[in-house]
Amino acid sequence: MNNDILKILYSTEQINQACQRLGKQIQKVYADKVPVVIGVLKGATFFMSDIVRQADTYMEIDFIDVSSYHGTTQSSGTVDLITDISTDVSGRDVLIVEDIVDTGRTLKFLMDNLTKRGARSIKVCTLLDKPAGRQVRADSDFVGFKVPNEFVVGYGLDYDEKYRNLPYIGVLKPEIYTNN
Ligand SMILES: O=P(O)(O)OC[C@H]1O[C@H](OP(=O)(O)OP(=O)(O)O)[C@H](O)[C@@H]1O
Ligand code: HPA
Ligand SMILES: [Mg+2]
Repeated sequence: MNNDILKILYSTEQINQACQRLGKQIQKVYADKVPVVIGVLKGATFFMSDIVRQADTYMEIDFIDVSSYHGTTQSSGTVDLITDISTDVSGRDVLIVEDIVDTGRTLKFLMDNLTKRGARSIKVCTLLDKPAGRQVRADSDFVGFKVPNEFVVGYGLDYDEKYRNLPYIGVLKPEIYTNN
């Protein structure tokens, strides 16, 4: 699997440092609240579990599974809700935890969906922000890294469901896409 990687963009150590920094920011912002922290499956799995443990503050956690890439490097343009949260977010402070904001469609879908359900406030924490990919407006409150306009994998992020278990974030060799 490691042989498929062209270059590493963010090492395990850089990711750990970003998680510490973001966790402390979240701790400060939510010091006097009990937010519902929602991890977006599957990509944000590892990031979610790492940052919540860096924030020494009360919170509830939940997960939502949405999907739009379906094994490719291009957004299908439609966000499918696969599995919903079980928490009632009406009147609650919500923090969405994403691995990446690219076209912005997934985040817009989630913001609209949670707003309709009556969340009191919604903030967004994303490990990666890819501004050059943006198709719809979608802003984040906490950002780990701004990434270049490349398709990235690892630390939760997949290509065709693989590479999520890489401990770093990198770019695949072009032949991996073209051979598939
Ligand atoms: O800003 P966007 O262009 O919408 O892209 C960002 C979303 O796309 C990916 O999810 P994907 O649909 O691949 O599901 P996954 O997390 O299960 O891989 C990624 O994990 C984000 O949730
Ligand atoms: O660059 C990316 N990598 C993996 N999944 C993604 N989903 C949106 N953008 C990306
Ligand atoms: Mg994906």
